[in-house]
Amino acid sequence: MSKIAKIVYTKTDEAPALATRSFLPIVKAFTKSSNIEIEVKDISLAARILANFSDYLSEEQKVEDALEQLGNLAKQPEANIIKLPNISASVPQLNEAIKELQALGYALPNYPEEANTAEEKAVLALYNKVKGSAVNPVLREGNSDRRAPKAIKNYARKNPHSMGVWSADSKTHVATMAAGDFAHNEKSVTLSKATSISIKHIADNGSKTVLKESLNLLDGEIIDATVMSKKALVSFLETEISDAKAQGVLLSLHMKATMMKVSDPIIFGHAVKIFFKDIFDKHGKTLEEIGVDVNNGFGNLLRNLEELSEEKKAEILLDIAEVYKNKPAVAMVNSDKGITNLHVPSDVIIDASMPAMIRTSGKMWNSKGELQDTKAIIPDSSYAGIYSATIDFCKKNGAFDPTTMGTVPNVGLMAQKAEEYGSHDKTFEIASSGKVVVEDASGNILIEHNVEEGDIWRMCQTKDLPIQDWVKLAVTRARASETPAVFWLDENRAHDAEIIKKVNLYLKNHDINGLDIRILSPIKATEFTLERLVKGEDTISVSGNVLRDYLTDLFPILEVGTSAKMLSIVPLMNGGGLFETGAGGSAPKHVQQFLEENHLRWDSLGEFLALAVSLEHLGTSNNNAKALVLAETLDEATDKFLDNDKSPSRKVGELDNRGSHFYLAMYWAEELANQDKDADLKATFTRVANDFNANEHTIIAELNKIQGNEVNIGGYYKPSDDLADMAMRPNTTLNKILNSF
Ligand SMILES: NC(=O)C1=CN([C@@H]2O[C@H](COP(=O)(O)OP(=O)(O)OC[C@H]3O[C@@H](n4cnc5c(N)ncnc54)[C@H](OP(=O)(O)O)[C@@H]3O)[C@@H](O)[C@H]2O)C=CC1
Ligand SMILES: O=C(O)CCC(=O)C(=O)O
Ligand SMILES: [Mg+2]
Repeated sequence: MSKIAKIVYTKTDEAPALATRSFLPIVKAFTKSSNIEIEVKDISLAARILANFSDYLSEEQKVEDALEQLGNLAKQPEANIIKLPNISASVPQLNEAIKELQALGYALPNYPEEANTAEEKAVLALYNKVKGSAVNPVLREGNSDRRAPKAIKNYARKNPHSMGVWSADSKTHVATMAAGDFAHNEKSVTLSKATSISIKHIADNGSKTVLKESLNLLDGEIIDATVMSKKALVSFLETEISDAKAQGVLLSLHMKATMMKVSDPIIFGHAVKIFFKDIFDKHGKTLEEIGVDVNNGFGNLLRNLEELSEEKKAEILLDIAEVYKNKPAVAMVNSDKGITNLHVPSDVIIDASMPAMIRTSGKMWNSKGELQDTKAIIPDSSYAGIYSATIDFCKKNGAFDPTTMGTVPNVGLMAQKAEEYGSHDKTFEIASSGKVVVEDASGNILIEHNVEEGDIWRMCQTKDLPIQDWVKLAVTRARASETPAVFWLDENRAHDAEIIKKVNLYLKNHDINGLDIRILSPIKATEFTLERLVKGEDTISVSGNVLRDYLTDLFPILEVGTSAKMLSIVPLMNGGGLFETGAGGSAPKHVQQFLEENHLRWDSLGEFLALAVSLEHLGTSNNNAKALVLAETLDEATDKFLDNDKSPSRKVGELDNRGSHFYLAMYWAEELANQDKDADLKATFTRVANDFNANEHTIIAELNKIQGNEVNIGGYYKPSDDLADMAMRPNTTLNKILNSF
């Protein structure tokens, strides 16, 4: 008998966390008799805040730092972690969560919009640990392998999702900078020995400020640094805003303010300030007095207006209405509520927002709730070209056809905070004109940039071992699936040029005989991949971290409708496994629908796939034959689930997440009853399968009948466990069967 081994299951936020409340009891029941322990670790936004603010809490209120524990576990060979999507909080989301926790009696300090005193600075530093992409970079001690399994592709071919048509005269286009941006100012070096560096700002008058010191770098590590010129950015945004008006297209801005949590909010803020320039020109002083910070979106300005007298507020609102009249129409997030693309930085996140737009004929919603062509502003040109190339391709060839198109798996470099994921602690808004230098321990200048006031300077790191691992993973994937693999690297970009040298070097460590492996610039790689894709041919994209993020939403959304259906494996560099559920996020809209009508349309397919590979990993690494049987049968159950189309419906009164979990459980039990590899499992699950079958119609009818009314779970970021569990496990017959194992 194998010894007990553990799968760590993460508790996160929003829709996936609700779904877990229904699915986890099934998982626990099914694995109980097989020497598998399921441990839950709470890494939700609320738990992360509480873990970091222990000093402010009473003994009973304190929680463990689950994220830190999991970060350590990810470096151990026994790690087996199932990671659900979590909120990467923007400041507005963080503020909401703090408010909710304060109302529950947690004496947390407010998020300091401006930190002047030592105490405010300490509080801000703690909140910065929680803000934005704070979870994934900690857990991702490996590179990523994301793909659509065959069953998922076949399902999409048989049941294609809706796909908006494209016409050659669509006015939709991408606007990106031609000079002065991160892409054009990049410099990069590979270190020939380990060192410790400092980053210094030297003002024109000679005064020096240390921006960062004692940053230890490893031998062979690549660093790159670059700067976004504020002047160039402002002039670019002004031109594009006027042009949107002239062309009569919607204005939209696509950023990743959550992952690039220092640079992108600043850029977002510039866009808001330029769009509402008249307001800032006329009311700048008042807005400053009431603490407006539009780096957190235009919504921040609107909220702060509440501080003013009714009269002043009305005056400013009138002026805002005037701006909307004169400026181009802005793409809407919610036209009923008047929420635009410029309101909250986390409402439109580029990895999901650009593919969603491309899937919808290149259109976004206008204020009348109609679809309209749009200008997609993506200021930095490093990766914007992949979207313009895709849009050009659709204009020329029409929309993609999910019934015939190929697939694009991704092998992504992300281990040990590779590339931009680790850059926020090395990103600075420049105080005055001068230069920024990166200096090594012996005082040599490694990189130097001239800068001006308001420029955004940033440096990022990529360690050598993760690159070696990434190249190996790419070759392994290419060999296993006999598919051409393209490294999306631009020899004309400083950072990529350094990576290319290593790729060529490390490819020599592998047998690549007979494999088609190429290195193409992102735009060429897009064109090459799309040409093949329409012919039904598959191409592996091997990319750096940001492109990994973009491509693992772009292709899944076009191919199978959502990235939530992807198999997403992170083979950890020390031997463990991290199994992410899809590439999709937490889908706040799904929670809203759930609260309003007790119907959760979240699809847990990614979780089924992740659980199967996690069980398989546990089976092989612990010699646990039962776990292997559970893994195999779960995959078969998932196939059956797809064949019978048991994913949640979008409509109230029909099968939702809970009913869909019931079917997965029933099929899993049937597969376990039908196998002959393990007699104990067969005996147990024959009985269970009979129970499920006998009660199928009652359970599903009951689960559908309870829908249609509001539901209260006692909180958004920290729901009441009792209420949320009751809402997600409402069926006594099903609960009784699960308890009977
Ligand atoms: N790995 C992670 O931890 C990630 C976390 N996030 C976080 O998620 C939040 C929202 O981000 P956003 O960019 O809007 O992206 P989401 O992926 O959450 O949502 C985009 C849309 O995709 C569809 N979708 C996504 N997942 C599912 C699913 N399992 N079942 C059915 N449909 C799905 C939904 O479409 P529809 O509404 O049409 O049903 C949804 O509105 C943010 O807080 C972000 O930080 C985002 C990406 C990854
Ligand atoms: O880490 C994050 O904030 C988002 C992650 C994400 O979008 C992805 O990995 O695809
Ligand atoms: Mg993503």
